[in-house]
Amino acid sequence: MKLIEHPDREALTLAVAQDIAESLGMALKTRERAVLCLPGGSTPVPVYKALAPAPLDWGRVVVVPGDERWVAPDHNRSNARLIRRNLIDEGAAAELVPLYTEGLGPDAGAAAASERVAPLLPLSVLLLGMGEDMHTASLFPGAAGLAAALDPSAPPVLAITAPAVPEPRVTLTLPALISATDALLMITGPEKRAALERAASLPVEDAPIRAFLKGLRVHYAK
Ligand SMILES: O=C1O[C@H](COP(=O)(O)O)[C@@H](O)[C@H](O)[C@H]1O
Repeated sequence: MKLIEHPDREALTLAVAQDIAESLGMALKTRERAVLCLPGGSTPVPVYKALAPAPLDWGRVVVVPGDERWVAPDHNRSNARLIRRNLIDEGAAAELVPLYTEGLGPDAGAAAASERVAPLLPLSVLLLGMGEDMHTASLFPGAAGLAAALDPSAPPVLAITAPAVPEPRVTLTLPALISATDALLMITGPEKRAALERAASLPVEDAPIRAFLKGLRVHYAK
């Protein structure tokens, strides 16, 4: 893992947007379409707005959320909605492949999402977020379904139920996420930085971010 510390959150935002744009540009040189996997949550929102005007052939980019809360696409906790509003509606004319399917529950919905995500693999560029509990995507420590999602033979998407989160989730699984040609993590605040340092010495079941540390570029600002 390579930690890149930025002087403030504005510098972090610009650096992460530039890093993703460069990585996508490289991917578009060798693939007909590049697949960009993005987190939800609050941390990446300014990055999506900064990335939207990047001069990329967005029509050849497919965006997929790394995880989803099992809520309707217009719900304010929907990760797809967050990505659509802050990246695609801001000018990045990429195709968004959602993980949520109307009318299905999380288990059947994860199976349906797996069929949509499988043809997109390997991912070209993966941006990860992380919680202070060391979860990434919706790979939460202590979650029902975590062992299955960490299994190397897992399907691309599985349902997961974590204690202390308000709704069921679906998540890209470890094999789908680590298929990425290029991966970066963005974190803010000393609590997340300390959690990331702790993760390196914990079992992956207690600190799922640990599964991604090898070769990861970590962008950080206080
Ligand atoms: O619940 C989630 O949390 C993580 C971290 O979110 P943040 O608000 O602390 O930035 C996020 O990466 C994940 O996609 C999201 O569903």
